[in-house]
Amino acid sequence: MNHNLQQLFNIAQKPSKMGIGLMSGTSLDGLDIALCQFTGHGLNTKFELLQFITIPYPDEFKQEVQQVFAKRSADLEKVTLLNAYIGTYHAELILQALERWRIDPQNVDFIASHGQTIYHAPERLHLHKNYPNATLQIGDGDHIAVKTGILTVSDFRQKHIAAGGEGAPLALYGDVLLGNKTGENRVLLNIGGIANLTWLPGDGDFNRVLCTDIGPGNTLIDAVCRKYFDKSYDEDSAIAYSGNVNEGLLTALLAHPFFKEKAPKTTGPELFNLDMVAEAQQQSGSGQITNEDLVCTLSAFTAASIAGFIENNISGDHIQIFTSGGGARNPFVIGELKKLLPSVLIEDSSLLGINPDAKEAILFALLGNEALCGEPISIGANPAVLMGKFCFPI
Ligand SMILES: Nc1ncnc2c1ncn2[C@@H]1O[C@H](COP(=O)(O)OP(=O)(O)OP(=O)(O)O)[C@@H](O)[C@H]1O
Ligand SMILES: CC(=O)N[C@H]1[C@@H]2OC[C@@H](O2)[C@@H](O)[C@@H]1O[C@H](C)C(=O)O
Repeated sequence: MNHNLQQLFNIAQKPSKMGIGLMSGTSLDGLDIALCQFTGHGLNTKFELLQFITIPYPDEFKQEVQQVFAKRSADLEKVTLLNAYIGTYHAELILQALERWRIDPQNVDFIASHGQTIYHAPERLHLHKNYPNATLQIGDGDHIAVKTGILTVSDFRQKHIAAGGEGAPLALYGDVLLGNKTGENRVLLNIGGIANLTWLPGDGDFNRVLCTDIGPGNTLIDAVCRKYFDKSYDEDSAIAYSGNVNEGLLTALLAHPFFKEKAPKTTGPELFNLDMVAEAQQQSGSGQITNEDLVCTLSAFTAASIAGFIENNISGDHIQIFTSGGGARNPFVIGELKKLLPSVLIEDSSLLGINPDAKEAILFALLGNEALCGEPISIGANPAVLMGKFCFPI
């Protein structure tokens, strides 16, 4: 038998596996690396987060990726080079993390790599007749496998699209496996560059589970901070607290047609970007507001769009929201959310035993474990598929 297939067979049969999950999200802040131990699969999955680190990206790297990220036109040579470069770079960061944790790479059974999304184009966005939903993540998995010597599962989103989905949010699968509890009405809310949530009704009926993107998380706040404040984000909401909400602009932003589209739906900075903000400023005659008021209004926008979605789509007694992602550490956004949803308990996901910063990297580790030894899980009308492509070190 091909040596690689034998190795795959052996790893898939191990009762307990050590796997690394990687997430490099739309905020482009750094690489999240989660080292996890798994036993079982599907609804019987048991996992332990052994180690977690976010390795920040240097500014030069961010600038390189920004040249192609979420852009309708980009230099194809740059995309090609970045695909190989990011794979190798992520491998280097993994090896650094393992050295720091004193873990021999030979003891790691698999890496599950999300890659870097550079363009997300569901049909609702691209509007090209005869073209399907599409998404592109780069940072090639073979480069990771060869450089680390570890079996790598990569490119998870394509199978989801091939089976009828939009390629996101894949959080659905992890949230159902790790966050579902009969008797509790739970919302798992991730506020990254884009905000998404999974609604897990306490009656345990998987047909009612809903997982969808909601709209912007931090992406617009970050973009304004980069443009006007030479900062990559609004740390502890210092800028938002120094400004005021412009109600006219807020209303114009919330009137965007994306919010009226039926969930589940996905989006990205391809739609929610500074052009969209400029259009809303023009419509509302708020083009002259201060940059502080702009950050404050965009922060209120994130909170209001999340609260609006929850009010219109989720009902039940004693709903609890468990937050994760960098936006869970934005006090202005969380404060507004609490004001807008006074009857809902809002805590972060550590209350469920899930490190809020590590949640998405854990998700990919979990999807890697499923790719190795799981079975497709049927959750309502969502694609019931095992995702990811296997990349071998030799
Ligand atoms: N202390 C803080 N105060 C305010 N905002 C914060 C703080 N810490 C992190 N953030 C925000 O969180 C962002 C990073 O979030 P995260 O890493 O969850 O995004 P991501 O995974 O790249 O996005 P996505 O989930 O959409 O792919 C930062 O860019 C910043 O906007
Ligand atoms: C195409 C893409 O990379 N989408 C990301 C992004 O970041 C948040 C939101 O938009 C979500 O849909 C998704 O990531 C998470 C991990 C997901 O698939 O659940």
